[in-house]
Amino acid sequence: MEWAMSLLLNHPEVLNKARDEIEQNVGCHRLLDESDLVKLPYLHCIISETLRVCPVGAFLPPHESSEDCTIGGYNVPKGTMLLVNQQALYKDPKVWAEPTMFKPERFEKSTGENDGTKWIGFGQGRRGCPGEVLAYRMLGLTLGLLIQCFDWERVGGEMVDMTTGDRRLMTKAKPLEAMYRPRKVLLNVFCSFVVQ
Ligand code: HEM
Repeated sequence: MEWAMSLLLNHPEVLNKARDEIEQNVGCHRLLDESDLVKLPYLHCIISETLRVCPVGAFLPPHESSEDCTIGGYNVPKGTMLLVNQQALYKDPKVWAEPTMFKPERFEKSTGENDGTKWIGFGQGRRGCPGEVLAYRMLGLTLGLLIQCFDWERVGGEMVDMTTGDRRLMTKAKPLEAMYRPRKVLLNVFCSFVVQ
């Protein structure tokens, strides 16, 4: 969440696009809920792109080969510990165009560059993350509500510092500080409670 919020503060054009999507599909007279998330594909793209630019860990958890195999031309004997460096994959310009840029559009289904093989934020296959759907829901709901209900501003107008603190867990070196001003939708929702 902290990385997503930081990236959005540094890219107001992405934040505005996400807000437009919410306003068109949810409006400003009620709060968005879980059932709205299917109508918010751009918000979904923002989460994927955040996990590409700032993955929760540089490496996926280790796996062990259950039989002799060949990977990328290397012979891998049974019982070898295998580590996937997802961060290296996401920073490779041969794999992603302009890899350091934050561009959620990469994940758009029709035009995006993600072909389903080069983004592994939740792992893949039988040992892939079983919490993926829940994670997208919780992040989508929380981020979506913050976008819908508040105007966001950087403190002092300076760019948010994106330096990584702990390089294994990919925490932020400097915790995020930002300003959030309630939007009209919150007033509309509170008024509807009073009227009821
Ligand atoms: C943004 C949130 C999350 C991310 C980025 C994430 C990422 C991952 C990754 C990369 C793996 C390893 C996959 C592999 O070894 O190939 C994993 C495994 C796992 N995750 Fe998540 N995860 C997230 C949220 C969750 C949630 C919400 C739950 C449960 C409610 C969960 C439960 C698990 C479990 C149980 C495994 C082990 C699966 C196995 O070894 O078979 N994760 N996750």
